[in-house]
Amino acid sequence: MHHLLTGQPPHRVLQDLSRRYGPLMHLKLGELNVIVVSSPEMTKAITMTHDINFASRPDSTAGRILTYDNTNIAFAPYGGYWRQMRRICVIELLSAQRVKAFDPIRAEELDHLMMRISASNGSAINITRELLRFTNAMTSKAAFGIECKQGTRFISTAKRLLELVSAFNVADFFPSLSFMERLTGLRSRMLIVRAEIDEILDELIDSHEMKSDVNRCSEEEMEKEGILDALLRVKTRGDMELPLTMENVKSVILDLFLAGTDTSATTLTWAMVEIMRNPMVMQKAQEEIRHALKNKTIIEEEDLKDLHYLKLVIKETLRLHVPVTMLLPREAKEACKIGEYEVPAGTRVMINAWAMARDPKYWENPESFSPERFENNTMDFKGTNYAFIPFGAGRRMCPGISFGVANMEIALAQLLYYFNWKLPDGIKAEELDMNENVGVTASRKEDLYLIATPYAPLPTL
Ligand code: HEM
Repeated sequence: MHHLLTGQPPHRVLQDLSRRYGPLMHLKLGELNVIVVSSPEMTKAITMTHDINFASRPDSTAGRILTYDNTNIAFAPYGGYWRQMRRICVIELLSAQRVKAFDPIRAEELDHLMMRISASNGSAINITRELLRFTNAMTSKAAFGIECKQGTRFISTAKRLLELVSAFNVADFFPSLSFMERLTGLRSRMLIVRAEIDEILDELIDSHEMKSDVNRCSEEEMEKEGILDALLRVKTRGDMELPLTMENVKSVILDLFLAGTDTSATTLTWAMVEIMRNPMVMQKAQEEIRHALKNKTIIEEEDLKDLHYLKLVIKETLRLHVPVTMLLPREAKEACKIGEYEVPAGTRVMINAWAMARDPKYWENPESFSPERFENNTMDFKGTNYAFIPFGAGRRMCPGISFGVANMEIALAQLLYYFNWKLPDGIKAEELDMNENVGVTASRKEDLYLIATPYAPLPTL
């Protein structure tokens, strides 16, 4: 436990330990038995061969207090409730059709981002903050619809909530000592934030009338309908095996928000950091985009299909900077054998996706940023190449891949199309800080400041 309390990011500490103790390590953390998985073979055994046995999530203080007693999708234990909510999420909330229906929202929020960058007029702009502002606004509009007034308040409270979910909570290691939760003070802070979120979500729900037919939603309606409307429609329809409560609705909204914003903004920031450190990558990506777009003023989603290299840049960023470094924890339902080891029921599983994506056994020059490594290579992040699983693998794999990737690709394309980029005076690319924060998402420790010079005219709003 003392290794994990040094303030170093856990994925780095556990990578070091796994180099000494192997790809399946047993840690005794307080009262908990934890195994740390650091090889594709062991990951495959957990997320494919024994996937059902490891499909549950462990209980935690954060899950209980902040996600309405683990009734969201990400923290819900494996079972009928999780299956139902995940099905709603995949079919009703994040389907390809709905992700497409978000195109106009995405376009509008990107216009705002580009305008803000343009208004910086040659002075350094905090690109980390701007990218987070974009993914926050985008997800908030996708969640609540375009005319939501409480969005800003929700975003700032959800940010505080995410910090608490990410906090390293020693009390979770001693589940039988309930007083530990109070001693650490985290519990009372969680209760305060949860009450605030509850109030905002109640207001939001009250202001959402049922706009559409409960049984059907046309494409046009879908464009205006947010995820909250869709969830309320499913709830009103009342045809679910387990009827949805208002708390379930709130919990899922919160879930999508927490899962979707930081991860995408973090990846985009790391992509810009790597692009600044690798001028050849910047040149190649910009040439591709500017050639494909041929002086267009508006970049549409359709244009992305020809941007092969840009997609490799995103892929390589997700490899070198796996945003959710240890995926989300799983728990063994029954005792089973992984490799030559007996894993007892109730064991927690942490998969070090970050370490595998940098392991020289599977990657040439793993520490270097080289989108070319994916050229003529069919390896992707859909959960079957176990050394490269930024979205996880198996039943609990991320259901938001299409939404996340769509947001990141078009945002990066626009940043590189409309602007030329340089670092503020006195900052050298090779000296950029490459350390990440400790938390659920490995965001860059320092904010990235860049200077943008317009290259192509922005569309007039
Ligand atoms: C760069 C973007 C993203 C990355 C890297 C990412 C990564 C992940 C990872 C690693 C997991 C855990 C998988 C596992 O345990 O095997 C996860 C779960 C999840 N993600 Fe994402 N995610 C991203 C974007 C999104 C978006 C945009 C949404 C929705 C708006 C979303 C919704 C979820 C949900 C609901 C879960 C829980 C799934 C479950 O437990 O069944 N994610 N994500």
